[in-house]
Amino acid sequence: MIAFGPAFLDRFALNVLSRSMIYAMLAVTVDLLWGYAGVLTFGQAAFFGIGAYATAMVLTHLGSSPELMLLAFVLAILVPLVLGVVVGWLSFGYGATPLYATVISLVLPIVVTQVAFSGGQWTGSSSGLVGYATLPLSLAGYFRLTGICLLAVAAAAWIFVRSDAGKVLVAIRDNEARCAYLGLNASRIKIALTAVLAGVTGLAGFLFANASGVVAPENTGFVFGTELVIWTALGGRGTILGPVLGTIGIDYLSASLSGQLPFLWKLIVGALFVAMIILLPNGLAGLVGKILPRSKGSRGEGGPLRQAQVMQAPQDVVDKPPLLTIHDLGKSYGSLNVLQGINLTVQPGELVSLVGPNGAGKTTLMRCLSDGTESISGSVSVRGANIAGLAPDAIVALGVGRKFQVASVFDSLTVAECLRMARAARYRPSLVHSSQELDLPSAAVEILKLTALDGMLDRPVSALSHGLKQSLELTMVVALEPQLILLDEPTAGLTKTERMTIGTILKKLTGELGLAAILVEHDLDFVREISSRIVVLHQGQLVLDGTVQDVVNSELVKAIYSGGAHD
Ligand SMILES: Nc1ncnc2c1ncn2[C@@H]1O[C@H](COP(=O)(O)OP(=O)(O)OP(=O)(O)O)[C@@H](O)[C@H]1O
Repeated sequence: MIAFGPAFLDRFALNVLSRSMIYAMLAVTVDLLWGYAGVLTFGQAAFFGIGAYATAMVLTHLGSSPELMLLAFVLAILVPLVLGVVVGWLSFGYGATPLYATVISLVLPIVVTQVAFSGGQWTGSSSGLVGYATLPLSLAGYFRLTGICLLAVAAAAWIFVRSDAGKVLVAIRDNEARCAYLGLNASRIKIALTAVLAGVTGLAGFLFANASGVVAPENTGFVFGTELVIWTALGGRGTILGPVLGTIGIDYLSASLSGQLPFLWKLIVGALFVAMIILLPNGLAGLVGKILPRSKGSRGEGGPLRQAQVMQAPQDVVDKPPLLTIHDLGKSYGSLNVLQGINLTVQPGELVSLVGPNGAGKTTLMRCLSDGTESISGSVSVRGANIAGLAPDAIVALGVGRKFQVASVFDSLTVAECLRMARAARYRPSLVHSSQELDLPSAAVEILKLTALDGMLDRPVSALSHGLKQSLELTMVVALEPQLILLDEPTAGLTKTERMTIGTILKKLTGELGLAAILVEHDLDFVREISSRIVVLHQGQLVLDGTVQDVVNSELVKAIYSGGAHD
């Protein structure tokens, strides 16, 4: 089509399709951010406009020699890319909430449009810039150039989303908290993605400024940013083909109808939008997917399971600081003191159960041990390093793995892909290749075998039972090769057999492999069976720290559990 289109398409079609293909490049970037990484953005129009204005301003005010054309090309990519870093940092940097990104992406096109309006002769104000010399190409030449660029962008995006790094985006979309507790810095990844895609958008701006010969404030605006989101949604987000089909189809249809039916076209396009949303909720790509048979191996395959490393028991314990030291820890929410004066040390090989009635502060304590940004009094040290101020991913790097109460996995991925995610912080995922092998430490492989998950590596996680999801999350935590594992009610909702399996795994990890574990658990029979030590928390205070026998025979514990012990 790109090669032979100019032979049978008229001038109108060549013109409109060249523009549509440039817009389709933008829609692909919207889709990578929204469909894959879960970041809804209206801001791509702003980066596009900046790329187009940078080109038009160089060609208008400086000239159009080959060197200046090259300068325009470089600036069209570089300026949006640098702004992308700033926007990414504001959207996803420290302390940003999920709302920040969308609000900033709404404000950005409005600000850029106002700058274009108020730029006087530099930006051409409301008339924009026109009449500058462009690349010496015919209409057919521009059609081919934009087609090749769209193909290149779509192919690069397609390779990227199938690669290991592309799966990281899906993991972030599914469960950003789990990513952090697998040692991945989701903020940094999203900032990098925003910046690179801003650069790609700037490239589209360069093409547009040359192909159209005019750049105006509407090209940077919020309305255009919204149209890109709609085209992406109608095409089918979370696919690469969808946004390309949606954008080219709808933009071309709109251009044709606006000429032939000047008063009715908007109504017709609006009705089509509604019909497609009702009839094709997965967009045009969903329709294509239904018609074409799904190719085998389109999902990541489990591949051969390999035992990459053998987890070694930590040695030379004697001269080293304890694995975990909690000193006079306190935590309050407003006037509510949830934890007070907690002192605890944990050595390698210990399986410490943390018990106490509902609301005693057990989950809060686990959070304080795994997230150094929680405001606390006192201190928490892992292997002698104070964790104050460290985000969860940095604490994972110190050797702490955390399993949540409700299984925290990635529902859009397969079992194997989830496990690869647990290795992603250790081995940088490829931007191009999709691994077919699974390198796991021997302890993780053993859990897979014990739970029969080793036979389900290609299965989508969404199809797993509750118990298997719990086991998968535990395997992911063990795959981090931690020295200390924090487990919040790992047996909640499991059958007796599943509980026994988890108990066997925990005993092996601590007793044979020398890891330490802190386990929050309500099932006291389970606790009694597997613990090397039990710690009792009551009303935010540590009231007992002893052996299983000490706790079983304690009158205080009986009183606490019968509701009789109060301050
Ligand atoms: N973000 C928060 N803001 C205010 N109060 C909170 C917050 N998180 C926990 N709390 C309070 O802190 C206390 C301890 O809660 P926490 O969840 O740590 O208890 P728990 O021992 O884990 O209970 P359970 O066994 O029911 O899970 C409760 O009174 C709870 O309401």
